Amino acid sequence: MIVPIELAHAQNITYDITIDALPQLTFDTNVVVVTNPTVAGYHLETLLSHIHATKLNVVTIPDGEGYKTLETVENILNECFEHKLDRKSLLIAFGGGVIGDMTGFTASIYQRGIDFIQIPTTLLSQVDASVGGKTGVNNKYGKNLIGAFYQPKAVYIDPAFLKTLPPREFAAGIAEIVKMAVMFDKNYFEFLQKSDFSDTETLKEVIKKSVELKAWVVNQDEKEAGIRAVLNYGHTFGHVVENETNYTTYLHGEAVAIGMVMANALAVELGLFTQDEADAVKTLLENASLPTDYVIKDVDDFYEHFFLDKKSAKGSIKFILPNGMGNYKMASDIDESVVKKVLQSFGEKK
Ligand SMILES: NC(=O)c1ccc[n+]([C@@H]2O[C@H](COP(=O)([O-])OP(=O)(O)OC[C@H]3O[C@@H](n4cnc5c(N)ncnc54)[C@H](O)[C@@H]3O)[C@@H](O)[C@H]2O)c1
Ligand SMILES: O=C(O)C(=O)C[C@@H](O)[C@H](O)[C@H](O)COP(=O)(O)O
Ligand SMILES: [Zn+2]
Repeated sequence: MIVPIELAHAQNITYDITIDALPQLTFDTNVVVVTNPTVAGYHLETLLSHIHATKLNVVTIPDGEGYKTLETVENILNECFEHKLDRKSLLIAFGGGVIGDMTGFTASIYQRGIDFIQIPTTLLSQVDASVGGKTGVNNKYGKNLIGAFYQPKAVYIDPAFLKTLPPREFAAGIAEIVKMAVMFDKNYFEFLQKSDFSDTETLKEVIKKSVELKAWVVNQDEKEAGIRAVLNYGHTFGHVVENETNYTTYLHGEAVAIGMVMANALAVELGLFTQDEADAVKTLLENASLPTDYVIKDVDDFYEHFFLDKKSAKGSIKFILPNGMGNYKMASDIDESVVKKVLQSFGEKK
């Protein structure tokens, strides 16, 4: 199955997203595969048996969100020079979202830009990170604060890679799936409530639906001038949770799950979401073994962090909130006292 993505409002970019068994891929150029030891250990042999290239090299970088840094990107760039890549060469991101974001960013700056393709191996990267061209790294100020919009030439999603994924990582992917349902599609949310994700056909259907929703959004707004910001539901709060805990306590998807619960509490406070709807989202997340609790130690500090969010502009924070199940509202005018009251409800209980 191929989901074509046409970024008509961008630079007339079109690429195919294939959701199927990985095909044989032939490249009339030099190729570097970027991966990490975990993914390589399970799947590199399979990948390499599917690729024919003029020259094929593998660059392995350390595993983990903590390595999603400019330093690692520089190491990948150095390897590209060592392997004498030129402007016609190709990078292949083979791994989860961390590998995809860094490989895409490296491709965007190597000799001012070379091609790359995404072969995502986590649920989260198959349903979200591999599509849409957000690339980049974290720094001490926050998540993904350095990067570029840079589209891959193709995305190959093979659900078979997920067989070796640890359950906690699988659950993290479900958080981004729930995100899309709550924002855009009530029926999809109800479908997810009834779904058994361990069923192969259900999983394929969920991957397809999520990718279609993401492509539909990115098609309209590649560079997040409008609707694309809705994909950030749960992230305004979640990124602060990730940053406060040094990217070591929570996986990205877990922090997004916590962030959605916080955003929902704000939406309930503003009368946009009923308590029942907020409870239904929380139950779905908890049934998927995702965390939904977090103790905010310093509400003022947590709030200050919002100003580093890329959606904040001219001193105002943009919150992405549910507005009834399957609908969203972007709000830049929420009173500080209202937000802090909600944050306080996640504060340490006296
Ligand atoms: N660009 C985007 O649009 C976008 C969207 C969502 C998330 N992200 C980013 O993606 C990152 C999170 O991605 P992630 O959840 O894939 O995390 P990840 O890339 O850290 O991968 C999770 C873990 O699973 C391992 N792994 C990967 N594939 C495996 C497999 N098939 N079998 C066994 N283990 C495997 C990895 O080595 C890693 O330890 C975050 O940095 C987040 O900011 C980007
Ligand atoms: O593709 C998007 O747009 C998203 O927001 C997808 C998110 O799941 C992803 O985590 C993204 O990296 C967050 O965007 P950011 O701009 O806040 O870094
Ligand atoms: Zn995300």
